[in-house]
Amino acid sequence: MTEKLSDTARQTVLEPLFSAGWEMVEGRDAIHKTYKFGDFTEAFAWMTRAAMFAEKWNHHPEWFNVYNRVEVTLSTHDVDGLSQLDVKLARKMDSL
Ligand SMILES: C[C@H](O)[C@H](O)[C@H]1CNC2=NC(N)=NC(=O)C2=N1
Repeated sequence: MTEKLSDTARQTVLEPLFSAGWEMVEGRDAIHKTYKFGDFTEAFAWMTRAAMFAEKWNHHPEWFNVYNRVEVTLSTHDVDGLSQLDVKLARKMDSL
């Protein structure tokens, strides 16, 4: 499952994520999104839920939190780029 996303896969799976606020990171095969919550408690509760899936799937986000804001970057370090695991985690994060 962990292989770099093909060009054709990118065309189908990335577009919905871009529509949902994800964007490519400049100079890197990775995606980024900023989440805003009501306050720190909400932000951290969301991070806790996301962390459970990250751990279950052994696929971990690069993220940064200040108060109600969470900056998330997803990439698959093992393949040095985007894989289906990043898509899966991005979709899950959006649904939590
Ligand atoms: C050893 C361990 O299974 C690997 O380092 C896992 C852990 N979490 C990971 N997370 C991410 N985002 N990319 C990886 O390649 C990755 N690999």
